[in-house]
Amino acid sequence: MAASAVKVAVNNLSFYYANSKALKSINLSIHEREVTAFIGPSGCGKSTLLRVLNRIYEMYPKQRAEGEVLLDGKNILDGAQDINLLRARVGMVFQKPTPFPMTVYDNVAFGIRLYERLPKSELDGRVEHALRHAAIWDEVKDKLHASGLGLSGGQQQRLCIARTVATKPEVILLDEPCSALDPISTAKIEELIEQLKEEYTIAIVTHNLQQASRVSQYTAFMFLGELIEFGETEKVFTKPKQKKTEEYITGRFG
Ligand SMILES: Nc1ncnc2c1ncn2[C@@H]1O[C@H](COP(=O)(O)OP(=O)(O)OP(=O)(O)O)[C@@H](O)[C@H]1O
Repeated sequence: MAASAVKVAVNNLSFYYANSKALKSINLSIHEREVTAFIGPSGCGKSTLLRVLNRIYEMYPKQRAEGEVLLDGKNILDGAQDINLLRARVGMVFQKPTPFPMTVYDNVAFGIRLYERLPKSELDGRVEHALRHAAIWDEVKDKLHASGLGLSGGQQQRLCIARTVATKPEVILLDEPCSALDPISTAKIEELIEQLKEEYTIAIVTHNLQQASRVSQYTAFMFLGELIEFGETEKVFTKPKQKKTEEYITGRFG
């Protein structure tokens, strides 16, 4: 596999919840327009790592990161980083679908309106484009002005993905996006991830090892706050270098 450019470089990253160290000197690269999966047993730090990549942890007290996270070569942990700009460049979709209590249309338009002032016709076009991108347009085109909360769980999650892509991010963080979904909705999201990777750099946390092997090109295996193994997904799953990785992917613990 020809290696693509590095979009995000994580260097010596440690993370603390008050005095408790949840990430221990992590080093890895997230490649541009590829999918990187984060796997490992519960509590190993997968979500924590993802939450550093758009500094969402800063919304909570007593949480802090040390080290470097370079986005296109610039350290986003630097105090000079504009947080709104960072969150526009690095979008996030959470485990439970979180549509806003507003119409389908406004859910998608909301983010766009925060960053840009567009005439109505252009905004309509952007909303449609985002919904098409999230593979949900056909299901909602006749109910754009109904509440987003009236959609099924799988539709709500794709609406959240539409909301994220609407602001044209460069990186999309997906934190267990399918864990609340049935197998059909899960398959749709996996197909969608495959399409989104043509344009975006994607990092996904998943408990589902088959999902990681299906959707990702790179896999990071974490254990107790450490990165145990990182590499091309095919290699990590078929010829892991570390014994711990092998034990985990063969289901011996976790
Ligand atoms: N808000 C918090 N305050 C204190 N400790 C936390 C907090 N959130 C997570 N932790 C701790 O940090 C460590 C890493 O948690 P994290 O949620 O990143 O793991 P995870 O691998 O994503 O787990 P899961 O797969 O269960 O979601 C765990 O020991 C957890 O208890």
